[in-house]
Amino acid sequence: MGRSYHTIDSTSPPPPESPSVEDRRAAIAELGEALRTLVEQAAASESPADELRRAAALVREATIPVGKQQRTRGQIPSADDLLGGVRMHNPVCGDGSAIAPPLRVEVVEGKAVGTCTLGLVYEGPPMYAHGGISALLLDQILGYATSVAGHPGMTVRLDTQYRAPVPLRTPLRLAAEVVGVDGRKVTARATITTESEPDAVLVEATGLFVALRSDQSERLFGEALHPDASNPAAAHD
Ligand SMILES: CCCCCCCCCCCCCC(=O)SCCNC(=O)CCNC(=O)[C@H](O)C(C)(C)COP(=O)(O)OP(=O)(O)OC[C@H]1O[C@@H](n2cnc3c(N)ncnc32)[C@H](O)[C@@H]1OP(=O)(O)O
Repeated sequence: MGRSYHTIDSTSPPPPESPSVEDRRAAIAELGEALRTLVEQAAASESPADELRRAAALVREATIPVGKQQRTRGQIPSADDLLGGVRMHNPVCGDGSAIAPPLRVEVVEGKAVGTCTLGLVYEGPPMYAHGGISALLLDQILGYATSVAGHPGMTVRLDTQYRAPVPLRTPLRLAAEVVGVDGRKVTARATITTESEPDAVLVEATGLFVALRSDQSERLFGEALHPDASNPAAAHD
């Protein structure tokens, strides 16, 4: 299997990892691929009820080995590398995510450029993507563009214009770039088109991102960033 983890810049090779981390990532990606096939085929399934019940029993059985060791909300996945940009379960790009298309992102001349194909599982209006899914993809690629421009932050505002419906099972292209920096506030713009008609914008968005002050970062993420610190909340899911 090729390496296609969610990296900050797919043109630069990721740092070497221990064989066990690499093996777990490969296994997580394999499970993610199987789950994505399952949810897409379930969304498209016209199988009779007895077949669907048989599938439900098999899925319940499959949950047992996956559930044996679970992390809590305050624990970063052991297979992730936050600084290296590896987020195996990111719901947009993560190879391990059942709900990620997944979106593949690379940096081209300072712009974040993403590609994906949305299956029937993302259907809103018949044959087209749910509007919230378009916003999800746009938020991710906007965040990516701000990060690669050296201004990572959190989304505080996302303005989305839906110009035409986004077709399912059709290769899509997303592009995003930073258009303004004002202290801790960063503005970026992004579009979704089909790959075959890159000039016909289907959805566009402007995102406002705010770089966190250290106290904000500590308040929001301290529990996950300092796992050894004494913090009773860390025991909670
Ligand atoms: C390293 C590897 C990376 C790999 C790639 C990663 C890609 C990842 C991509 C992931 C992508 C997914 C990304 C996600 O999903 S991020 C998840 C979704 N976003 C959130 O959950 C954020 C929720 N918001 C907050 O927690 C607070 O607002 C924060 C803490 C961010 C700021 O705190 P606070 O709100 O108290 O603000 P401030 O006092 O610091 O002030 C800051 C400035 O900002 C201005 N302001 C604030 N809000 C707004 C607003 N709505 N419209 C206009 N302006 C606004 C404000 O007036 C001030 O301006 P000024 O008075 O200074 O002029």
